[in-house]
Amino acid sequence: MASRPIVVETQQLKKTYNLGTEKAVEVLHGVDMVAYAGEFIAIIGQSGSGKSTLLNILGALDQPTEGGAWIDGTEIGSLDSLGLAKLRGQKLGFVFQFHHLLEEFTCLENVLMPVSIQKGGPEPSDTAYAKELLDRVGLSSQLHKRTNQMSGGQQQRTAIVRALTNRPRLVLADEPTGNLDSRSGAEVFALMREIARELGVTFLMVTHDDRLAAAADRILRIEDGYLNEVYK
Ligand SMILES: Nc1ncnc2c1ncn2[C@@H]1O[C@H](COP(=O)(O)OP(=O)(O)OP(=O)(O)O)[C@@H](O)[C@H]1O
Repeated sequence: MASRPIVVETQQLKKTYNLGTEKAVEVLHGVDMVAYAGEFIAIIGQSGSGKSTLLNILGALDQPTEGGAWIDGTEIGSLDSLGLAKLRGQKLGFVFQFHHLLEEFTCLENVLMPVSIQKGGPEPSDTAYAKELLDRVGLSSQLHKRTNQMSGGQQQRTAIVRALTNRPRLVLADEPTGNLDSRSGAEVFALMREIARELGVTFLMVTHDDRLAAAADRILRIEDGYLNEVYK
């Protein structure tokens, strides 16, 4: 794995939330991690341990209080809000527990939404790539269906393709199967796992599901503000 490019790196990453004038709570005490291209990593930890806090920083949605975080060589702390938005648009994809698809748009339109917003409209190559990915996840017959007419698993597969259409280096997935029954959840997970490998995209997936975590390449557990590798 060490010969593959590094996509995510953090060094002594700390995050403190200020709760008023005197109270401050340090949630991340000094997280050191590295993730390589194409790795599928599960992040586990108890509720309130800081999983979303870490994902928000790596997703360029929040800044660390101390320490550094690099995405594909770019240090998040060095970017202003425009730079953060650019990083999100060019290098990152997001999948959430709830798909957040727009019901009045079709599957294909939803998938093209992020690149459309970024570029003021999709280019033919974006549409072609989106169709290729939708075919890959078994949705080629659903392109023109409105997303409220799709099953939960189909909606989440649409959301996964939406996260990949800008050809990101890193996909951050926060409980991506949490809203699905166990069969659909397992299918969606298997697809993400395969796609990570095929496209060389790194996935960081927060999950409370031990079975899914066990099927990842690596498991990292946040405990007491630190991130530790769990050896399987
Ligand atoms: N914006 C904020 N302001 C103040 N405290 C916050 C903020 N966001 C999170 N926290 C606190 O930081 C801690 C970690 O929260 P976080 O959401 O990262 O945990 P989590 O591991 O993702 O939890 P869960 O599994 O329940 O989603 C919690 O104690 C939470 O209350």
